[in-house]
Amino acid sequence: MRTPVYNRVALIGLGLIASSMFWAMKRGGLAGEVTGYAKSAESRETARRIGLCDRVCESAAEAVEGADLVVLCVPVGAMGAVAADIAPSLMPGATVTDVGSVKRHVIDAVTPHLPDGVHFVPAHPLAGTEHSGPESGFAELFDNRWSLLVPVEGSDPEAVAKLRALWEGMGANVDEMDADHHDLVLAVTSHAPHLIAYTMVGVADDLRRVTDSEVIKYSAAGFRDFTRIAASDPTMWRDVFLTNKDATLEILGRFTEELFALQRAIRTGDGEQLHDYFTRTRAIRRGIIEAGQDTAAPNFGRGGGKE
Ligand SMILES: NC(=O)C1=CN([C@@H]2O[C@H](COP(=O)(O)OP(=O)(O)OC[C@H]3O[C@@H](n4cnc5c(N)ncnc54)[C@H](O)[C@@H]3O)[C@@H](O)[C@H]2O)C=CC1
Ligand SMILES: O=C(O)C(=O)Cc1ccc(O)cc1
Repeated sequence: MRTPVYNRVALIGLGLIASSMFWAMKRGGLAGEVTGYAKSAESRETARRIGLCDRVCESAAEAVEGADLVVLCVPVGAMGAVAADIAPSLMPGATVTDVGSVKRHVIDAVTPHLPDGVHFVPAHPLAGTEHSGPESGFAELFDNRWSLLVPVEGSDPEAVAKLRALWEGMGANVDEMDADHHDLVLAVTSHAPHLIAYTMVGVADDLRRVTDSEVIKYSAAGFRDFTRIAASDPTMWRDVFLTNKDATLEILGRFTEELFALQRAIRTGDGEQLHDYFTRTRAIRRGIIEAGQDTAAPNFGRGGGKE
């Protein structure tokens, strides 16, 4: 068994990401003891039943006592309130991190609550599924996926290095990124695509009333992927859009401009424009595969849990 990276890790919010972190830390022997807390009594009960966490606590404050790493695994909109709740109980010298899908908002919401002498190193694993809750996690979720560290001004390099070691121990590749750049990149690669999937499934659902369920029954792979993504947790995604508003609106603005251009090409029968556009986008996918960066697929659709 390897030497643990942290003596005691506290997981606040026991859903997909926290449970996957727990199983990955156990697999790698990365933490001495892992405590946990979730707001809902049902989630705490489930966690105890399935052995998720060495100790499930009745309050967040109790869970973080004596922890040298505290991981905030709650929806982005709840991060500030949780930080305020745990602040008086944090151990001096502890590191607080989070796994939120948006970074600038979390930094602004959490930082004011943290006492001096506590390190804050925000993070974001680029791995997940459409499932949520304590039973949805699995140890392999982060294997060969990116986890981005987003150190804040004055982040202690030693605290950053330790968190990097934890993520690498859980199987992830680690990179560092500035918060605003992170939020723009994720708006392009994750947030806007999720909104488009939600919309497309909504449109199909409206249509279904007309076509008597044929839309779902005969849906091909592309649309099925949309339905998987659109089954993601509503609270989590509401918070993502409300807290990454500017970057998401910027990308959606560009998206609608392109969509209108393609719509016009279809209306006017401009086959050359359509062909050129699709040729350009095909080259992007081929570039990703040739660069060996197609690491997205293997974990998708894994995990059980509620949807
Ligand atoms: N689901 C995904 O694919 C990914 C999610 N994330 C981020 O990770 C975070 C957690 O997401 P999931 O694990 O998917 O969520 P989840 O819905 O599976 O779990 C969230 C947990 O937080 C608890 N919770 C909610 N509000 C709370 C509060 N105020 N205090 C204490 N517990 C509270 C819930 O009861 C639940 O146990 C989110 O910020 C999300 O943006 C990051 C990468 C991927
Ligand atoms: O399941 C999918 O398709 C995802 O895109 C998972 C995901 C969701 C949110 C994140 O912040 C990171 C990864």
